[in-house]
Amino acid sequence: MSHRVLVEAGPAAGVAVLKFRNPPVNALSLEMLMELVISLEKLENDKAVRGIVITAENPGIFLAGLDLTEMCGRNPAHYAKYWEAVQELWLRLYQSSKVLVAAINGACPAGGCLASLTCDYRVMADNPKYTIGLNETQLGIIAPFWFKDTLVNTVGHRAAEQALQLGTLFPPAKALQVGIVDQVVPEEQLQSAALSVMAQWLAIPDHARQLTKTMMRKPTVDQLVKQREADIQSFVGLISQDSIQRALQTYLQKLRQKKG
Ligand SMILES: CCC/C=C/C(=O)SCCNC(=O)CCNC(=O)[C@H](O)C(C)(C)COP(=O)([O-])OP(=O)([O-])OC[C@H]1O[C@@H](n2cnc3c(N)ncnc32)[C@H](O)[C@@H]1OP(=O)([O-])[O-]
Repeated sequence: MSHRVLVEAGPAAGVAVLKFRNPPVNALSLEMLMELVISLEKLENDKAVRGIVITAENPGIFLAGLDLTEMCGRNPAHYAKYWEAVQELWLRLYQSSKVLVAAINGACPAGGCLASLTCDYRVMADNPKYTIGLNETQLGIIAPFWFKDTLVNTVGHRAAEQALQLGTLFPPAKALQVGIVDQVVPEEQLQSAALSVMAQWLAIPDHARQLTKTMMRKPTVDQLVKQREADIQSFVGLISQDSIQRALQTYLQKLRQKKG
């Protein structure tokens, strides 16, 4: 039974809606990652489902990214297990045979942005409080190569390089201009816009669309598949460094103080 992920039948035939619900901020904890992988596996095996709209149950925060508490003050074995789960989620999402449409109804930093970038199409609510981007450098950490590749595949090399170096979090209009999202709509129209895009994508025969998706994405997927273990070791090495631990602690502290 999944607590952190809600899967509902969509209003249209063949469409499921997957909702994040991991309060307070929908951070990708290890449990959340595992529940997401299980939910996605079930959906992948369900022949009646052709498309999945991905969104947050409560507007405000789509996904706060990776759970910083999983990457702070733990041991290398924990970091390795956690990173393997992050890889697994990306592999499931990026290789999904279903049409994935992200309905971005809140903040979408780092790992949240990555999850949305695996979708075939992104619609974002036009709310200036919501931002999206791979902001890792702002935390003093580095987006791994497959995060980078996913962004490059979406916005091109130049825009990706600039966004990654600066760790930019784009508000909706800017995100649209850069191409990190495909459409920005008034907040109250987000779900209907996502469903309308889904209908367009589902008008294409599945087999032709799926083979095309695989053709476009396989080289990127293969890069990680052939070096998963090395990528885990590289993450564990990076995250275990004292300077990185200090940077993450300071960032978490800032988030906590902001509240008071
Ligand atoms: C190589 C590695 C690659 C890394 C990739 C990543 O994804 S790195 C991740 C990059 N992610 C980011 O940079 C996003 C960082 N987060 C934010 O910018 C904001 O929290 C927000 C805009 C998501 C929500 O704003 P808001 O004003 O609605 O909420 P609030 O700010 O008041 O937070 C409420 C509580 O949640 C806590 N908490 C928050 N995020 C995380 C987290 N990721 N994890 C754990 N905990 C988190 C926060 O500390 C606070 O805890 P407290 O005090 O109750 O014990």
